[in-house]
Amino acid sequence: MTEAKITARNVDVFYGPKKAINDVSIDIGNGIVTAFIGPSGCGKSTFLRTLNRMNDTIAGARVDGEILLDGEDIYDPAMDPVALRARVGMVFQKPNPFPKSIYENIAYGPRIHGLANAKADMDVVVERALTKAGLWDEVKDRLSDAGTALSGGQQQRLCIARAIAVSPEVILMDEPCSALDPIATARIEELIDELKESFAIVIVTHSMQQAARVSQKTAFFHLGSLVEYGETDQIFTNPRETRTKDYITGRYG
Ligand SMILES: Nc1ncnc2c1ncn2[C@@H]1O[C@H](COP(=O)(O)OP(=O)(O)OP(=O)(O)O)[C@@H](O)[C@H]1O
Repeated sequence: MTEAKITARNVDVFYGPKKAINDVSIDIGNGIVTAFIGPSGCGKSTFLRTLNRMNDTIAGARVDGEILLDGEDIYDPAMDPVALRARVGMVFQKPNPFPKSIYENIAYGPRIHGLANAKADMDVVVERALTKAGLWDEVKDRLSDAGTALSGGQQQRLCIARAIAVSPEVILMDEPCSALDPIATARIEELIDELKESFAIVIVTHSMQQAARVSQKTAFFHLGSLVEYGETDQIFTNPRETRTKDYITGRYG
């Protein structure tokens, strides 16, 4: 079975005086996909952002409790948030390539983290990341074109390649398919399935079908609390909590 890659204990998140996450504890496994589901505003994205300290960038946001990555406290003052975000990468709802070439979109991270310096080494890193993201064949002859010139689905795969290029351990995905059509979505879902061999993946999704298709574990959030967490099959076929059952059967959402 899988071991915990991330352990969160008694996590609260506040925006100013407002509590958005209430006492969440969860173990997130390695080598699997974990889905966060729940109605709009229940705190899925807020909790996801605690896992690589993206909330640090939001004025007035405060995180209490403990989050460990391989046993190491990510909120320890000695932890460098930039180095942390290389270990725990993120892919956002809307594809957001840098206004640079396809090549530079990938090379930027490895360069600033000193992972590749010589051009030949960087070429290898770029090819490997694009291949892993299932994009190499489509872009290998146009690496100097702008990243923004790609289709939406290709842009999202570029953003996944960019996250992969710095060799992260965890990839956080915040509704990565919500701006994509069904074909591009299917490509990303296949990719997520392949990537889980190499990374711990956490995905926030509004689509219960997507959670059921791509994840092995599912966490159901409601009003800032983690209501139920378990094997995806169990959550969708035999939920223990009434609130989970009501949500997955479409009674509210
Ligand atoms: N930057 C912010 N400042 C203040 N409040 C915020 C901020 N971001 C989120 N919130 C509030 O925190 C709560 C949780 O929001 P969050 O976006 O995490 O929920 P969500 O489950 O991801 O929602 P959705 O599915 O609609 O994206 C909401 O009440 C929201 O209004």
